Amino acid sequence: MRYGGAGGTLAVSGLDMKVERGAFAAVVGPSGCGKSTLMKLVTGLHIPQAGNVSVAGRQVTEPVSIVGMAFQNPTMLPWRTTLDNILLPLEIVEKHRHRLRKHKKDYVAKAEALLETVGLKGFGDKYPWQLSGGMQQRANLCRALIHEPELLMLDEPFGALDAFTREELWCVIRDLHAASDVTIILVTHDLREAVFLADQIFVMSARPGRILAEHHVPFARPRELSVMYEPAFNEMVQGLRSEIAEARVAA
Ligand SMILES: Nc1ncnc2c1ncn2[C@@H]1O[C@H](COP(=O)(O)OP(=O)(O)OP(=O)(O)O)[C@@H](O)[C@H]1O
Repeated sequence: MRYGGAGGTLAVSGLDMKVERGAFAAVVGPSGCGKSTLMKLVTGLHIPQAGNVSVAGRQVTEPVSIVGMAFQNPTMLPWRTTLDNILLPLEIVEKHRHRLRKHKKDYVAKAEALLETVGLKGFGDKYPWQLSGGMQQRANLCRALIHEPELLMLDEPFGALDAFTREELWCVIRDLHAASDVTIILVTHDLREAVFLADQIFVMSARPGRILAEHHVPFARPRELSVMYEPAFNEMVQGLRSEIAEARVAA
């Protein structure tokens, strides 16, 4: 995938990876290695000049509607309540728009149930600016999940939060994944986050990004935050850190 025409920036090249249905994958790598580009390729926001992207067995040729996305910046619309922000994807995606009109009550109930799952019960009628950063990010997750996506793409979703809130949200994501068969791909700079949450971790090279290594995370589920104090957890984090440091030097 190259930005800006033939002489432009080659962002990723030879980026081969496969994530099984229902798995939780994390992608880590040096800054600027093409992690966000990878997210955009998987969701069909960009189409690569060479190579193939398949989601649920179908080649991606346009934005994929069975995907939910959450980015670092929640970008909620300030003039809409939290609940109406969560319902927004249903208004935008053609196939949901009709259903939303017909079954509005059911979708509102679903949004409220999601709010409860992420610890925001009763906050649906608040405006985003009345919520803390962590609460907005929780609501952002609800918005990514409202259309029951088969694939959830998370791009640094907890990067802007304090350490305690981040850990709380890790547990929310862990439980959401455990309670459904959604496939999750998480792009993150936080190696502890990757090891705590994922089943498989892909390490990317510096730009142009490709996959340098794939690791299986051996810790049994359900994982508690205390797993982060186990020596094997820290060894894995250290190992990833070294791989990324080497990838940066090689650049
Ligand atoms: N729209 C664009 N036009 C031109 N170059 C771009 C564009 N988007 C990204 N790039 C370049 O492609 C490369 C990969 O960018 P990308 O945002 O995918 O990396 P990243 O790994 O997500 O970065 P970071 O770790 O800093 O978040 C970077 O060198 C970036 O400058």
